[in-house]
Amino acid sequence: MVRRFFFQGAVGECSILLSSLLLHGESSSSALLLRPPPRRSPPATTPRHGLLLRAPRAVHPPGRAPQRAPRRRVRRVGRGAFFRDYAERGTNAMLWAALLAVTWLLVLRVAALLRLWALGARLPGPPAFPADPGLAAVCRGAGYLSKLHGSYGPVVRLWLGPSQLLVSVKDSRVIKELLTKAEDKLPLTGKTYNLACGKLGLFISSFEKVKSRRESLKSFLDEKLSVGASGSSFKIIQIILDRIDSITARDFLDCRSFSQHMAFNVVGSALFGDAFFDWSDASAYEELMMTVAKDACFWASYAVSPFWKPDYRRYRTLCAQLKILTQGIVAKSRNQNGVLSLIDMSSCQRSERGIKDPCRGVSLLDGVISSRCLNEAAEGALSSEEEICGNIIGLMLHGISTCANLIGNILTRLALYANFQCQLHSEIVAGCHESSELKIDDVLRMKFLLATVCESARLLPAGPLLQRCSLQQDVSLNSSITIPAGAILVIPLHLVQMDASTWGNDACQFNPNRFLKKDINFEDILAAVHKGSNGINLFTEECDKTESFLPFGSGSRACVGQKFAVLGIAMLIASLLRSYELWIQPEQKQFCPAFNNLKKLYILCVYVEFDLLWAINLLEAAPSVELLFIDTWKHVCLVDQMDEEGRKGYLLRKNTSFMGDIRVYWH
Ligand code: HEM
Repeated sequence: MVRRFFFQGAVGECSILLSSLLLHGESSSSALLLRPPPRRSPPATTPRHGLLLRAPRAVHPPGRAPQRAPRRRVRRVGRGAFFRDYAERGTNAMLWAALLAVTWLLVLRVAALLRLWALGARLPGPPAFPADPGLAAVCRGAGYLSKLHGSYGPVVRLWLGPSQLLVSVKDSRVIKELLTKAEDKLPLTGKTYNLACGKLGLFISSFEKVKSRRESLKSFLDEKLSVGASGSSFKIIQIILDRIDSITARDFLDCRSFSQHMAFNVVGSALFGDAFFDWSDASAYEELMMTVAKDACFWASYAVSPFWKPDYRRYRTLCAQLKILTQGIVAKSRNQNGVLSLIDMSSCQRSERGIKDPCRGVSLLDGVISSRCLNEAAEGALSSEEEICGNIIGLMLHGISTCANLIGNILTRLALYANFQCQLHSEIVAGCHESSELKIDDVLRMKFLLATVCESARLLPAGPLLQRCSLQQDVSLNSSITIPAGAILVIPLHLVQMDASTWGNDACQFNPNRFLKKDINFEDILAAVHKGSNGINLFTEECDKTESFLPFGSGSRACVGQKFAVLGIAMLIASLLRSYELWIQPEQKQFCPAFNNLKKLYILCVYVEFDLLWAINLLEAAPSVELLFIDTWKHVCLVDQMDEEGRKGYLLRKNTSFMGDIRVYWH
């Protein structure tokens, strides 16, 4: 809004200046600038464009001999005039230069805008500038985009304003290409992360700036997995499971906070290594992190940071506290993990050696440091401590929210679908020996477990829209579609991952078996995992399905933590189901004879949902299930938990263009 306003204002201003320039020539246009007031003295005696070092001539009445001015005084007057003249000309020159620069920028913007309109008009979509639905409306519903796709085909454009073009793509063949070619993220994404994490080199808009860090982090994460397979990285799962009885002191397990806690511990221990296990500030850190994550997008959506608002200032204080705690654990991790204490910041080689040595208790933090060193080597630029801290907070925020979504969703589905829980339990029992510790290789053998993770991720992706943009260049697709630079590109994951034409008529139902049709074996999965894939792509038979399965994105900005997340979460679920059965409510009948010796874990279901209508349908379909709705997506914030009558519920607050709040209460 502010941008639009600025643009119009500036165009108006510029056109006045330009027209005065063109119509009246130099003298009248310079009147707009700092021209000295006309002098009263006769023009002949006061040189307008006189020699710079000449003193002004004295004026004398006709007939009288000119009196000589004292020499010293003439010199002073001459110097003053010279400097005044010089200052005026200098200022004018600067103003002219500024005017030309601003005009040039505006001309470029106008040209870009015209181009956007021209190229946007070629794409199918509703008439330009209808009643603006607002980005929130688009994000809220698969429903809105679904209607548009129904009417205009797999690629639809939608004007969100005169300078904001949204292009939604639903066709799986175009999606892959688009995700490879459009390499940047929306500026709002970068702003949100910057606000919550400070300066960082991951998750920001420009691909160029995140490229090298992504690569080094990915290779570290992949390596980490094989290191962690036998030891430290997943030790945390056992520690948490040992604590479950105290967590479930009440008669049910709040699935949402449980999932969040699990995700926090899995990602935290991977990032900080052993130092994380006995960190006394861990629970304060978790709480602070969730508070900061919740409102980041809301505050970032302001065009100008509202520093005059006390709430905003309070939010900034929380961010600062988060940073201090992060610095604390980073320092602890460096001291305790040993590897990092060996790192001499100027010696990249040494750190690389440390990280490649699987015997040491390395942490993800080493990877972040390592990427810093790689960058130093590659670009000569030094990433600051501040950036390392920002990257770590960013990874924690992203990793926790996404992993918590997926864990919560898997637990809920398994509690709801007793038959699948039973099938999974049998596979887990057959796949690991009674006493032995669970290994990554054991988990890779459990096809139904991996299929369950896939199916849950298919039905509930981390956000409703995969978003991209290309900041500098147009995106030309093979299907002769050209999407102009700067357009907001979205892939509505709901529509793609639940498309009946790809996934069958039961596309909206939970059925892990759909990922098991292909006859894959353990060796295939292992080979794929060692090559860097997460192995889950092997589960889909047809190409169409592989390309319509995008919970971790795809292409140049795809999630680098996908293999880590899939295998970590699979490991966690396997460990949990070895000892517990998941129940939705105490009255439920026992349904699986194999469960005889297991402890019961009553869980309060969570659907992390963003599309309210879809969620309400779910409520109607399964009225006995208690649902609560949270949303980690950028346009919805969870802000409240109790209404005036004391009913438990959640307030979904939409930012900017959303009209009002929606309250959803538990049954
Ligand atoms: C279930 C868990 C996770 C899900 C569903 C998930 C999902 C995603 C998605 C959808 C993207 C954007 C992809 C795109 O635009 O094509 C992404 C990016 C990313 N994810 Fe994840 N993620 C998960 C866990 C993790 C973890 C545990 C880490 C690391 C510790 C991680 C690190 C990243 C990074 C570094 C990026 C790329 C950011 C960029 O290029 O700017 N993710 N993730």
